[in-house]
Amino acid sequence: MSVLTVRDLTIELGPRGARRPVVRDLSLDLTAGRIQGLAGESGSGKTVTAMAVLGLLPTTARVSGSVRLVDQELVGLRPREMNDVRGRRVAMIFQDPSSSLHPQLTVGTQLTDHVRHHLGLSKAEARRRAVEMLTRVQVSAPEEALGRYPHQFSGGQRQRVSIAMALACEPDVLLADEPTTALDVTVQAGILHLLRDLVDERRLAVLLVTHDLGVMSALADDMAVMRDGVIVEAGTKEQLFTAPRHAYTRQLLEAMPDAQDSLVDPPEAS
Ligand SMILES: Nc1ncnc2c1ncn2[C@@H]1O[C@H](COP(=O)(O)OP(=O)(O)OP(=O)(O)O)[C@@H](O)[C@H]1O
Repeated sequence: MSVLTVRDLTIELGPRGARRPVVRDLSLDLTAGRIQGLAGESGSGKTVTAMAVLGLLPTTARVSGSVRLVDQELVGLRPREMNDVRGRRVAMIFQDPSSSLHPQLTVGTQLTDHVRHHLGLSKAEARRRAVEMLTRVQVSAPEEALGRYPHQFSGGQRQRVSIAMALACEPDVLLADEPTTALDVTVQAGILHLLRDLVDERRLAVLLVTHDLGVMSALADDMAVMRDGVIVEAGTKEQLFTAPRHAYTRQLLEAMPDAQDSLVDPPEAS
């Protein structure tokens, strides 16, 4: 069953009077326990699509079409209502974990504030939940990690913290925008394995935005290819990798470096 249903999403951006469409008539279904990849070259509209789902586009953006989270329409929600959805029912991890972590607050403060705000937990319950999440994402010494600041973690460990933060309120949907692009290859492999395990265990419906077909091959179940704001081809990952129908998909696959095969290597806690 589709958890997040996107239909005919069109997004226009730019200053008033000079807006231009950057995403056109996009339709997607995110299903529990499955990872929907969104591939395409830089500027094709992948990030803007994810931002529209989260209601994080600039106020000048014009959005039409429908983004339905189970029974709730997200397009047109008031900022306050969208705040309730974001972080609780729909969470996001970014290429740079610093985007979702405050540099001047300890990880413990951020995690406990987050779950207290969305779930109304007591201080002690929130702390327990924070330790449980850090343990689950394999952050070393989770109790001590609570007292540390984001910059005191390695890149891989920091991404694990931001995954803990994203999943702490048990969202239905996870949007992952280039979640491993900033990390070196061995660290990437560990994060990709962790994400796969979490998706299976929590039945998350995931949108994975990446230009990296090595990451796509390692993680996605389904795949859509975007070009100039339009999905040109969609299907299962196997269909697109083994029998691409569109010339642009073939072109992307031909440009894929073999070195990325190493991403399917066994994980390392990083
Ligand atoms: N705030 C904005 N105002 C105007 N145009 C924007 C804005 N943000 C993005 N765009 C434009 O929207 C288009 C799609 O950008 P988007 O960031 O979604 O691409 P992408 O496929 O995610 O690329 P990348 O992999 O480089 O992030 C681009 O042409 C970009 O210049």
